[in-house]
Amino acid sequence: MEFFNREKEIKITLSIIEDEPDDTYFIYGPINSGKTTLINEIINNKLNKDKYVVFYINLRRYFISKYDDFIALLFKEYSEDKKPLELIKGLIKDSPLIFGIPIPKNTLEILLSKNEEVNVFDYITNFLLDIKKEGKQPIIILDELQKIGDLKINGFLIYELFNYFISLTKEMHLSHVFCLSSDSLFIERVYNEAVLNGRAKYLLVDDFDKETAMKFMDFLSERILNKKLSNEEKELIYSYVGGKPKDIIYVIKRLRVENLKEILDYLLNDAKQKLDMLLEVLDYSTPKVVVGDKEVEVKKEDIINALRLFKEKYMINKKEIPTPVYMYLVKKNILFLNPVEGTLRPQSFLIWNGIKRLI
Ligand SMILES: Nc1ncnc2c1ncn2[C@@H]1O[C@H](COP(=O)(O)OP(=O)(O)OP(=O)(O)O)[C@@H](O)[C@H]1O
Repeated sequence: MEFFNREKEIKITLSIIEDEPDDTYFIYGPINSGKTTLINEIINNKLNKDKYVVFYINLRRYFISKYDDFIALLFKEYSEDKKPLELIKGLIKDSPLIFGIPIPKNTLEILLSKNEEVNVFDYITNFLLDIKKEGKQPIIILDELQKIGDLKINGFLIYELFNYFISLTKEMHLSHVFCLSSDSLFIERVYNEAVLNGRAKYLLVDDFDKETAMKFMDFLSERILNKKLSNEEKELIYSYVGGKPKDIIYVIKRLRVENLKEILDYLLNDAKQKLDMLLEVLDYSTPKVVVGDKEVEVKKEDIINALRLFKEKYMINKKEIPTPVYMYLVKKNILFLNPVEGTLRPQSFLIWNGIKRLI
């Protein structure tokens, strides 16, 4: 899919990258808003490849149950008889993007066998210093960082990692660090994390606003359908799916074979069914969520009352819903929590429409 817009987000991200590394950045937003797509566009088409080396580490596809699993994902072993820096020089000729930090075969095993994670991080730091000496700026991007949110090694691994990020950015100004996540409860935890106070910044990649969403529909319909949609059609699409790029793409692609009302009704029905199912299960079980160090039961009636608040409004202050209740709804991907603004809203217009019709 051809990339569309995001001019403001690109400008902000590039200005951060052009400055000396200072803060760790968390890129967050509702599900399927386009965070990964935006970062890929910046890496592939906006960065000066002679100036930067980007290490992209995507935790999405992996099962991570222990420290070693995570460390193994940070690195990529190679068997050539070369120094990591030499290897990198060959790899970044066409693109600044490297998947995983290169490490000679068996070296990782040795670093890990000593069981001191500081060695692993020392290796990375020295390697980044070498890259910097070559006149290039390293950038580390971690996608789906929440996957290690609950991993423990003498306390939570994530805090070890945050301390390392602070040393790379704020202290040594050695590498940019961007962490992407759709898990807004994780972002809330990070946001309240004392060690990151004043050392982390947050960039929201949101669904498109109405004006941009309508332009995106034009952009897609011209390319996919070879025609323009009428204003009424675009208004109708927006009223069902809002500005979520993924849903807009789905609708326009389906228009090749189906009529608009059928597509929108199908999507809305699907959202309603999922919500209905979630509520039905609550007749037979009472979910529990962990708030602080307490496990708290969440009652169906409180969940319904919380959802009712969205019948008239799209966005509310998070204080309007008790913490365990919103935590449950965020976990279930019904609500999106913006910890920076302190607001809650449905994860998508489709879910919002489902709530309005079902509750
Ligand atoms: N600016 C854009 N131009 C074109 N397509 C886009 C754009 N932004 C997002 N998309 C499309 O929307 C879909 C979802 O985007 P993406 O996977 O980047 O979202 P995400 O926010 O990273 O998702 P997740 O919530 O899973 O982390 C993708 O299929 C992508 O092609």
